[in-house]
Amino acid sequence: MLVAGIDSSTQSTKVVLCRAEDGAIVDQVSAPHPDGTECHPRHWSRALDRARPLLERADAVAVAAQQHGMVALDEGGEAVRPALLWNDTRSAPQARALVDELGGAKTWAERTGSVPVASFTVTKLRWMAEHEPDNAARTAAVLLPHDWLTRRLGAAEHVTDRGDASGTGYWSPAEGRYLPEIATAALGHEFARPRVAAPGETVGETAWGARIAPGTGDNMGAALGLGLREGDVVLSIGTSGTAYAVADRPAADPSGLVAGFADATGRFLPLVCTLNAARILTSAAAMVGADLDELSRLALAAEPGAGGLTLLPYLDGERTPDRPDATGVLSGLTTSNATRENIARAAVEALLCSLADAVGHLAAQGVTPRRMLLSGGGAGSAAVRAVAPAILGAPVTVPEPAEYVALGDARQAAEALAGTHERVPWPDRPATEHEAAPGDAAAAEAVRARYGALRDATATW
Ligand SMILES: Nc1ncnc2c1ncn2[C@@H]1O[C@H](COP(=O)(O)OP(=O)(O)O)[C@@H](O)[C@H]1O
Ligand SMILES: O=C(CO)[C@@H](O)[C@H](O)COP(=O)(O)O
Repeated sequence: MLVAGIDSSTQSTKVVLCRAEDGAIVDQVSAPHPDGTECHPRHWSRALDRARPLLERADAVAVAAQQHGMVALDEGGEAVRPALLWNDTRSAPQARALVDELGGAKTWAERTGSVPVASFTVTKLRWMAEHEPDNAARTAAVLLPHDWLTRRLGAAEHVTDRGDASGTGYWSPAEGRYLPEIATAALGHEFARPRVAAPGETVGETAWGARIAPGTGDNMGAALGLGLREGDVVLSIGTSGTAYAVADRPAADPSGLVAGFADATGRFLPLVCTLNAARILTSAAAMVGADLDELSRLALAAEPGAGGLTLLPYLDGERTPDRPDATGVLSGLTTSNATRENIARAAVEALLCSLADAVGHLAAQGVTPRRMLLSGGGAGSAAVRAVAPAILGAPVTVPEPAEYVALGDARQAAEALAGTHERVPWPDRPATEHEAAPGDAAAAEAVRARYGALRDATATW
């Protein structure tokens, strides 16, 4: 029997086909999405259609997708506008207003698990109500990207799961239910929300007769694919940078730095998310006229500390810390350190310092890593893998390159096929261990100190 997992992420759709009994990968395909922070859902459907020949070989399927995207539908089920994505910061003023309206950050954290910033669906609804009242008035239902694709595959109704629902800003992870008064207040009128399926449910059947599992948000999918255990903290370097762990209890961080998401299994997934991660490297590569492999080689040719260069990598605004209007800052530039090697090194160090901050925010909420796992496209960078242990101050485990979000959903599909919500016993994938070279710790401490000083000095910019 074969199962397929789909990852409809920010930049592309990736599909893996696996053996149901052990998760061995049989085939995989991918198709790109258009660039930008809004996207008509038809582009995700088209990317998925390109994987149809592979999908039709599967006996069960499940979709994971980028979290939070607002897919607003009219009475006929058509999108009223392109989906506003998690990395679109236009609703930052609405986020602040909503936080005040509901009684402040602590109340939001207690009720929804998170303090909403512009990424959260609820803030996008309010933005649409204020700026596009006609679209808001026509909105009869609101889905997330994975819900839209699950329905397109053949789900019997609009359905989501607790992991993705927890990123809307109108679902309570602690109580496991929608908060309709928050949803309605954001949009200005009542609208339909997808049913939250239970882990292990079958939610429909595809046109070729495959079972459809509930799917989830992409980070929750990766948690399944990586087979996270107690004490594991994942650092994912995709379009977003994320740091997360599975937990038995819901988080409620009033500082808003940690989002208190649910996972796809009935547990919880405290998570820190940045807006800037893999694209720090692509932007630096463009700056120095290199491809990503050359950028990595240049970064490793430079000394730790990049000759005194520090990059604050908030290139597209930032979510953690909440600085939606921020831009990047390159500091410490002199005639002697302005080399391609140092710029490449500063970019790698900046990405890792931002993730080190994320690990610190998790630790402040009681999530102490016993093991750190590096995943996502950016983990493909040799420089990132080599520099990470020193900047993060601990050894780093890098699972073999694979599409872990899609694998997690393939695993969900295998569970639907087996008719269970227990984890199917797929073996762990091989991983490599990376440690800091002797003597790198002091240099890394200086890098983190310079980064922290620049981050704090620019807090009011
Ligand atoms: N070898 C590499 N070095 C650095 N970055 C890489 C490498 N391979 C892929 N990437 C980057 O990873 C990103 C895609 O990762 P992915 O986790 O699929 O992102 P997303 O889930 O946001 O679509 C792209 O920005 C790509 O440039
Ligand atoms: O907003 C979040 C998490 O809260 C992001 O992690 C999105 O889920 C997008 O993920 P990638 O496409 O970067 O993997």
